[in-house]
Amino acid sequence: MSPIISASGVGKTFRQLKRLSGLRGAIKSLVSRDYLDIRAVDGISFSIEPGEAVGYLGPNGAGKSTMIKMMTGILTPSAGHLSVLGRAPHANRMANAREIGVVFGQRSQLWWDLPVHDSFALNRHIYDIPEVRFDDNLAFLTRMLDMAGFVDRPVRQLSLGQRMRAEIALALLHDPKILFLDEPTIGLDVVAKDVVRKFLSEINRQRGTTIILTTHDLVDIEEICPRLIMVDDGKLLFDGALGDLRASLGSRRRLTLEFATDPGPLALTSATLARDDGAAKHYVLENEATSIIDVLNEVGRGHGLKDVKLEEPDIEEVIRTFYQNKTRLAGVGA
Ligand SMILES: Nc1ncnc2c1ncn2[C@@H]1O[C@H](COP(=O)(O)OP(=O)(O)OP(=O)(O)O)[C@@H](O)[C@H]1O
Repeated sequence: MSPIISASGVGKTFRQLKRLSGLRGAIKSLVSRDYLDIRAVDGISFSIEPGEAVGYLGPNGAGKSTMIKMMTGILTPSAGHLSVLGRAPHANRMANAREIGVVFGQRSQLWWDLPVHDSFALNRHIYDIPEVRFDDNLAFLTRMLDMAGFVDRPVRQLSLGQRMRAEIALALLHDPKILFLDEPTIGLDVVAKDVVRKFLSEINRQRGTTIILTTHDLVDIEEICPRLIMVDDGKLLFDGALGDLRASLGSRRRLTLEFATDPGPLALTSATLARDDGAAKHYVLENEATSIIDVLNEVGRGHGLKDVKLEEPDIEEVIRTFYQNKTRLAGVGA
């Protein structure tokens, strides 16, 4: 199968006029213009297969939105080669738009003063969606996103959670092959986030829609995207599964052993004691290869072991460690 998106050495540099301060500076700027080059995206390469769900993650200003804007054809790359559904998106904006859906968490694509349904009907004409397909899709999306109670209400009266559900429905009415979402869960409460995440997973699984999603919320990645692309300063830092990221950092699983009564100090070679609460002892498994059987063999019988709890590090901890390691390495190299 050929990739649905491929990026090879893609870059985007924004050129900004340097403004000098004061009257002298203003006069100087009139005669000589100094520019500042901002490399928002810097030599990014990846390839995405049809049906994948990929999380695009990075700190503020890392270049996530710029990359999404290039893939949707809004911005033209300044370097490299970018192909979406077999074409250069910026040079084929109309053809590209027919086959992709876009949701920007911070910018509405619905008509503010009109009932939600009118925006849907308008998209039917813009995308020339056959009536039967439109009706089927609308019924499916209304049911899946629980929109029946608000499709007749003006957008300005909706809660953020309702509006986001309508935005996602709007982007999917024409059956796009790829759905791009830029921070789709920003500002939503826990319940609304859950609805959006479950729906996106479902649409990816059921309809095979390829999903590319930028987010600051790591739970979005955990629940929707088996694959993770991490960027910083416009550069690609990691591309792979969350599990591989965990493994590459050393998973540092946490193990709690609960005893009937405090067995006293219990140092082990297979695990590092992190906290001793008497009858409950908390260890860290530094080594990926250590199995819980190794630890239990070392503890042995006779201590009255009651319960064992093993926890994987959560995604926030994994990503934090990743960026901390990167900062440390950058510090060493400086
Ligand atoms: N139109 C523009 N003109 C000049 N600089 C820009 C423009 N758009 C983005 N930038 C700069 O490019 C860099 C990357 O911005 P981008 O919005 O892609 O980052 P981001 O990862 O989406 O950040 P955030 O998480 O804060 O939304 C930033 O330094 C930003 O200031």
